[in-house]
Amino acid sequence: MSNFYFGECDTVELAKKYGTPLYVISEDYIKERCDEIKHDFLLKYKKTMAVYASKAFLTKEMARIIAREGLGLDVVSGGELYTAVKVNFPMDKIIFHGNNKTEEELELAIKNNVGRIVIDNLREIDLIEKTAEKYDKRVNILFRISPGVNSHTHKYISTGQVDSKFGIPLDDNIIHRGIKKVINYKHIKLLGFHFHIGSQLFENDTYIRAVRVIAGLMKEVKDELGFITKELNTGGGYGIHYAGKGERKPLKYFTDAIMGELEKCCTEYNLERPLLMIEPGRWIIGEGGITLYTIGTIKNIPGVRTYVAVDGGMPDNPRPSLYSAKYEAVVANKILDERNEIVTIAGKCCETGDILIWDLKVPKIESGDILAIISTGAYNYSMASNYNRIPKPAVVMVSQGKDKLIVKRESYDDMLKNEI
Ligand SMILES: Cc1ncc(COP(=O)(O)O)c(C=O)c1O
Ligand SMILES: N[C@@H](CCCC[NH3+])C(=O)O
Repeated sequence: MSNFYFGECDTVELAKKYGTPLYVISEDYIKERCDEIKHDFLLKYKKTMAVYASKAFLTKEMARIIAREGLGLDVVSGGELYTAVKVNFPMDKIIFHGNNKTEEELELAIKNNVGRIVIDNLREIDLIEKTAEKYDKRVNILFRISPGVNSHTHKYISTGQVDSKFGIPLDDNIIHRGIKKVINYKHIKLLGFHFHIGSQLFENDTYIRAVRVIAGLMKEVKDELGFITKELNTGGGYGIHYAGKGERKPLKYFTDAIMGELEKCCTEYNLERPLLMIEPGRWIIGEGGITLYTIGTIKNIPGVRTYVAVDGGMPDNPRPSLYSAKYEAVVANKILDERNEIVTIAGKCCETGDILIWDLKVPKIESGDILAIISTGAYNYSMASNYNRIPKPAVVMVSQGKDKLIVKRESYDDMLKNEI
């Protein structure tokens, strides 16, 4: 009998030691991705910056790793920012996003000297100026532009199209008005533009089109307003492998194409190439995480289907029910057994749609077996809920055969702690 190893750790032993469901994250995997970013982007090209989109997976330990690796952090809420503050993350490397930042969040960002705030709509400009004046600071900002390009992904995670809640529309009147406004403000410094076209993307063509659109804007605002773009942030979105087709591509497949197009456009339009920023999330962490479950009830409906229920489900991984996301899994304690049965992995929620995997090939399965779902590093822990009052699982970090608990399992009392 052989078990499934992850981060050189026996996952069946991890399940015994920490209980299930359990998120397991490989520190070595995260470091490999960060090394690739350093080698193929930051060191390869001058005037570049890379930040990790912390919405994919954020804990204090994750923020410490990203800081040690020298990357910046994209935060999108007061809570993500607060996590970074608590571990003394270098504030100049923080990019603060959000399509509806509250005054309280902006105040937290400005007081803590975040490196850049990405303005999603013109309403934020006055709020930032007012708060920055109060604290006597000058705040660097970028305008998030929705470049009007459609990406090939699920419609819920596509963001660059015209009809989107994110970003300032590509409309001369609105953008010019915004630039003229900030140019006269004492406490704001506009550095350039940002776009993010969507998530789980496998082709670089949409990035290339978006770069060309924004380069056109850079030329226009230089010619008409004298505004020189110093920075361009092209967002994240690089896809990873879950199940079936769709392999994670090397970073340079995206970044070489983005840089190539940017340099080409800058030469064509006689512009100095701005600093180029990227902000991947899923690509850094997604394949670096798995979730371990214990198999409980097995319900066979003869001639129809076999439902195999695990001790978690949509509260720890909402992606299958939200986006019809597909996952691969293995029975961790039977990794070498032949897979000649087909079952459906169900969660334990009171919800028909709580299915984690339809039609998974497995070996002969029994209650008590350990199931490992693969590629759950991104948007699982960070999107987890307490639906049905199910406590959130613990998170364990593994590296070279060693494991350490980085988030304790929630208790029932933890869920009640704010209740009167
Ligand atoms: C502004 C912004 N940057 C970066 C990301 C990271 O996306 P991903 O995890 O797909 O790389 C997102 C999420 O889609 C985003 O909204
Ligand atoms: N939460 C999404 C990605 C959204 C990215 C943030 N704009 C997912 O699980 O795929």
